[in-house]
Amino acid sequence: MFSFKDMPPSAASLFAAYASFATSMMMIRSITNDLLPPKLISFISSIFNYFFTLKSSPQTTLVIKNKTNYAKNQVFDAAEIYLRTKISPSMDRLAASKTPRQHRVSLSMDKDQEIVDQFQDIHLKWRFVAEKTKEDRQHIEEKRHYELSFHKKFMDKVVDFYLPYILRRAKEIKAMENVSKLCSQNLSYSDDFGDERCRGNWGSIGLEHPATFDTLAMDPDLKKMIIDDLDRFLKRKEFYRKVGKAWKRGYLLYGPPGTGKSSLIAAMANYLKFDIYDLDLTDICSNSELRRSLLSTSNRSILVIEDIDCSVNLQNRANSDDESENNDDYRSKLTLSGMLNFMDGLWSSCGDERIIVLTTNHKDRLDPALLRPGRMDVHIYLSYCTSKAFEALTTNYLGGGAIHHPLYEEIKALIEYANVTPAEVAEELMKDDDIDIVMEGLAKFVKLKREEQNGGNKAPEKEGNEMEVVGGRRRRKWESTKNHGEESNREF
Ligand SMILES: Nc1ncnc2c1ncn2[C@@H]1O[C@H](COP(=O)(O)OP(=O)(O)OP(=O)(O)O)[C@@H](O)[C@H]1O
Ligand SMILES: [Mg+2]
Repeated sequence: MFSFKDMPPSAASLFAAYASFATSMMMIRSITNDLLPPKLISFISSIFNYFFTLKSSPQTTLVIKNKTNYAKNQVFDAAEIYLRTKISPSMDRLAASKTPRQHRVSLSMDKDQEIVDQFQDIHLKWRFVAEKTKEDRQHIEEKRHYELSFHKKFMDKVVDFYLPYILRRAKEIKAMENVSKLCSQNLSYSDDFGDERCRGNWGSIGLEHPATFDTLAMDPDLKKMIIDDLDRFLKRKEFYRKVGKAWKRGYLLYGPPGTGKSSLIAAMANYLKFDIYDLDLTDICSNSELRRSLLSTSNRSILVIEDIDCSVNLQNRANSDDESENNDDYRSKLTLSGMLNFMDGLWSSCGDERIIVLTTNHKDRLDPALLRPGRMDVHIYLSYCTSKAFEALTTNYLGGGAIHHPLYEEIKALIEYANVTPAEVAEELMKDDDIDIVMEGLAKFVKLKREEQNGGNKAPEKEGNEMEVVGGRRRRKWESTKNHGEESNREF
C-alpha cells in the first residue's frame, strides 16, 4: 500500500501542498461558482498551476523521433550526424562499428547515453533512447529517439536557433565527409549499422563507385554541359520557390548497354555528394508501397530507376481500366499514372534538391507521359565509343603516353566506324600490362567488330553523345560527332 511515509520528505510536502491546493480550489469553486465568472476562476487556477509546475521542474524535454508518420525526421538525422562530433572519451559507453567498406571505425552514442552541449547561454542534454521492436537473422528493427532537455525558458531559442543550427551543421559535416550512400530496399538495415542516413525500408552501404566526371569517357563539351546543368540546379533554390515549382530535376539516360549510364549516375552522386536511392520497381507491388518508399528517402538525393522499360509492366490508367477490373484492384497495383502523379505531386514537394534519374536501353519504348518536360527535364544519349571517348579512356587506363603509340591514331579513326561500347574498350585496355599487346588487341577487336557490323564495306550510321534540355521557354539541343567529328550547338 502506498503511504506518505514511503515518500522522501521534500516530495511528500510538495504532494501535500498540491493536494491541499486542489482541495481548496474545489471548495472555492463550489462556493464562488455563482459569484465569480468561470473564466476568472480558470485564469486564477491556471496561474497557480503554472507556478506550481515551474517550481517542481524547470526543465523541459523535446522528444525527437527517427520518423514522423511516413517521412524521415530531418531533425533526428541531423542530430545523429552532429552528435558524433560531440563524442568525448569521458563517456561511459559508445557504439563502435565498421563495415567492410568503411575506412575507419565510426563511433556513435549508445543506448541510454547522454551528451551535454552548450549553445550560447543554454545548457542542453541529449539522451539516445532505442527500443528493439523486432529481431531476426536479417533484420533488426528499433524504435529510436533522442530526448533533448533544457530549461523551459529557452524553448523558443532552442526551436528557432539551436535546432536550425544543428540542421545546418549536419549538412556541412555531410558535405565534408565526402561520402555518398547507396540506399536500396534489398539491403537490410544491418548492412551498415554505423551509418543510418538511409532508413525507412531502405538499407544503406557507402557508395564506393569510383566513377567521377574525370574518369567518365564522353565528349568533353557534353560533360561540361551536364556539370553546368547540375550546378545551375543547385543554385536555383530561390528561383524554384519563386516560380512555384518543386526543387527537383529529372534526367533520362538512354543508350546501348555498356555505354556508361550507371557510371554517369555514380559520377553525378560523387560530384554532388548526394546519396543514391536505387529503386527496383520489381520489388514494389502497389502505388501505396511506392509512396511509402519514396517518402522515406532524404533530401539531397538521387532517385534512380534503372531499365525503366523492362523492370515492371507499368500500365497507364486508361489501359488498365478494363471492365473486369474493379477499383480496389487498381489501387492495389503499381501503375504508371500512380507513379507519375506521385513524383509530380506529393513526394517531390515534400523534399528539396531531388534528382530523379531513369535509365533505359530503348527510349522509344517509354510512355511519352514519362518523358514530358517537368518530368524528365534533360535527355542524355550515351552513345557507342566515339574518338573523343576513346581518347579519354586510353589516357585514363594507360596514361598520357598512350597517345604516342603507333596504333593510337589508327584505332581512333577506326572507332568512329564501329559500334563498340566504352565498356568493351575498357575491357580490352585492361587485358595486359604491356601497352603493345593491349593496343594490338584493341585494334584487332575494333576491326573485327566493324567487319561483323557492315561486312567491311560501309560505315555504320553512328550517332555521338547527345543531350537535350526539354521544357522551359527555350529548348536546347546539343549534339556531337553526329557528322563524324563536327560538333553543333543548336537552339530551337
Ligand atoms: N563512358 C564511359 N566512361 C568510362 N567507363 C565506361 C563508360 N561506359 C562504360 N564504361 C565502363 O564499362 C562498365 C559498364 O558501364 P555501365 O555499367 O556504366 O554501363 P550502362 O550503360 O549502365 O550499361 P547497362 O545498360 O547494361 O546498365 C563501367 O564499369 C566502366 O568501367
Ligand atoms: Mg547500367
